Amino acid sequence: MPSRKFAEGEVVRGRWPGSSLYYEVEILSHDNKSQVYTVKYKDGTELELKESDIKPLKSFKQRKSGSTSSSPSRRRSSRSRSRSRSRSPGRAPKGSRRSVSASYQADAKEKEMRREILQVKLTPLVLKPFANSVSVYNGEPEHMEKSATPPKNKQERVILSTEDSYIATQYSLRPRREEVKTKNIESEEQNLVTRGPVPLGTFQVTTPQRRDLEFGGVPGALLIMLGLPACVFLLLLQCAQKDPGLLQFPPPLPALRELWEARVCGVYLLWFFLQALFSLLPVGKVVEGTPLVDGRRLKYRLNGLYAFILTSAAVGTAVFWDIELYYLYTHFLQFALAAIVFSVVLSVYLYARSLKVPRDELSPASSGNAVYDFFIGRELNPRIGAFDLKFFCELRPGLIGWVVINLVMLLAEMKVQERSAPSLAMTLVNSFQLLYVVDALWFEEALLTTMDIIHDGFGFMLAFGDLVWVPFTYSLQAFYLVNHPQDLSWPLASVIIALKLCGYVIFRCANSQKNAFRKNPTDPKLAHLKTIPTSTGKSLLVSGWWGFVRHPNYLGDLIMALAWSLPCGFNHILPYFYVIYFTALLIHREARDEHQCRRKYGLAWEKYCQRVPYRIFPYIY
Ligand SMILES: NC(=O)C1=CN([C@@H]2O[C@H](COP(=O)(O)OP(=O)(O)OC[C@H]3O[C@@H](n4cnc5c(N)ncnc54)[C@H](OP(=O)(O)O)[C@@H]3O)[C@@H](O)[C@H]2O)C=CC1
Ligand SMILES: CC(C)CCC[C@@H](C)[C@H]1CC=C2C3=C(CC[C@@]21C)[C@@]1(C)CC[C@H](O)C(C)(C)[C@@H]1CC3
Repeated sequence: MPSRKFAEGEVVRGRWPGSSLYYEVEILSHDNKSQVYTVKYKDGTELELKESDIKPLKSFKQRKSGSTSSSPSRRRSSRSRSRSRSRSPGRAPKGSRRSVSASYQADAKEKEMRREILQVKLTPLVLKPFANSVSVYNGEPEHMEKSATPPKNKQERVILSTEDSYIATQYSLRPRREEVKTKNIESEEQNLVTRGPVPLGTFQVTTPQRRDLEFGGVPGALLIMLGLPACVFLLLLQCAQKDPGLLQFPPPLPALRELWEARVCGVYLLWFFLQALFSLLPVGKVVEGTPLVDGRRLKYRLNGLYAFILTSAAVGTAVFWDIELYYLYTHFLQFALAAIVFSVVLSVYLYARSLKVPRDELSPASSGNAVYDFFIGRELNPRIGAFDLKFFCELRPGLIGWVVINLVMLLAEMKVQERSAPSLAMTLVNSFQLLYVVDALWFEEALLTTMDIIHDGFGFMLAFGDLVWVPFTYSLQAFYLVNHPQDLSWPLASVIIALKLCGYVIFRCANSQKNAFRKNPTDPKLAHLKTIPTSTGKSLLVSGWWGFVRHPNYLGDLIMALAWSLPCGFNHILPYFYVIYFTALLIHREARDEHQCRRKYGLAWEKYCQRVPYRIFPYIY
């Protein structure tokens, strides 16, 4: 077993990536396999360093000045406060006498140090307009609140103008990844990626694999994985009951041989691969995702709306040719089982292939624990050639499948209740959810900046969520209405429509405002908005929708969720399952995002939280 030099909790000095500067750090953990230490700088920045980049405290002479920098970020902010006072460790104490050659050497050394400081200082700039996936230092913001203006502050711009051509290609701070595997990267499918600045330095910085696990850690992940399929069956069985009250026991689950039907599996596979085929069609624009930690940007083809139109044409043709879509309703449980099995098989495949990918390509959410990683996903962007599995699954088979299921429920309602037209309640549920899905496909590009794409890997959570949870539980209201007719009056329907529109306006405006701001912070249309600068170069909106609550888009989404349930009346709680689950999901998601933003933006985030104290519900939460 390889020996380790430093113990957990030990305070040592760690080299700052790309420089020869050492800062006081605490050893958090050591990974035997990769032989790297996870260390924490005094400002909270966590990095992984090789043993050769760590020195015991005693190997450094203690300076008398007391100006020990705790981390480059600290030093950076202190430098911006008092630029005349160098805090570089190599600087001779004030007033010390120097010989000419000593002075020359000291000057040369200082120059070198200053160059390194600039490199470190400028590092975040290399990735900054889109540093979503990069955990840059989280120190104090260097400038004051202002209206939306370009992200670079003056100081940074001045330095860039003199040194940019040199510095911008010298280092990119890659605090979450292993050694740059330049060769690996170059041999990868060149046509699928574009490169950001390619780092020349080969310093070893790795992504700390998470120790503070989300979702209740390993036991939580296990419980969710076992509980979710059971929950889906429970909901569907209950919903099919005449009286789906909470106090009613659901009917027993049919025997496995009744649930497992080869024909259903065939239809499911056909559906999945048809959607995959649609997504590969060379139509729709190709855009770049946010930069990965090595500066590369993956390319994505946006043709979700085309896929939706083609699917609608296929479903229309099926209806025209009297193909029994009702089969989906009568075999709903069987389809759910087929989707569950498929998502499990997919998760196993995803986990197995992730064992072969370089560490560079693992998700920042992965932990090194097999069970947890199977759940959260180990690989960040699993691809087969140009086909991005996560991006595809997130929007296509499940989301479009949800609309098809809703339509089938509408047809089933007419058949079961012998109606010549669908009920008002069913029409509302179908239209509301159709609008939601079309919106998601219309703004497909926005998916590229979500936590699912940037942070979470592709594992059981998203495979199951996308392929089972979304189509089979989000369609619960329509499923419920098939056997539980509601007489919805027009005045009540109007109130519900108004509520839906209100939620949609909040959801869409908030998302569009943030997306437009992230795309172009100098957009004149956003010039009236107030922002807080952050030390990553990105700013945070503090007025407009994002000054109202910290997650206005979640608020809009929840209002819409309520509007989807109300047409089902108040007899049972089951149609409200989505609102209840979704509230819990978004509260948890908000906490996860908050955690990530606090790490990313540090004090600037604190300031934002002070300015905008409510998270989702104004004056409540
Ligand atoms: N129907 C469903 O089942 C689900 C729907 N959703 C919906 O998906 C959409 C996307 O949600 P989600 O991915 O969670 O995240 P958000 O779209 O809310 O994005 C959060 C990110 O926005 C940036 N940000 C936060 N505050 C500000 C600010 N004040 N100014 C500028 N940027 C800010 C930060 O990233 P950075 O600074 O790095 O840009 C933060 O990480 C939402 O509308 C949500 O309702 C989500 C989950 C499930
Ligand atoms: C139950 C599990 C533990 C959690 C599963 C969560 C998933 C169902 C959701 C995670 C994020 C999602 C998003 C959408 C659907 C639900 C999942 C997959 C989304 C595609 C819905 C449409 C929106 O407009 C969106 C912004 C594109 C959504 C992105 C996130």
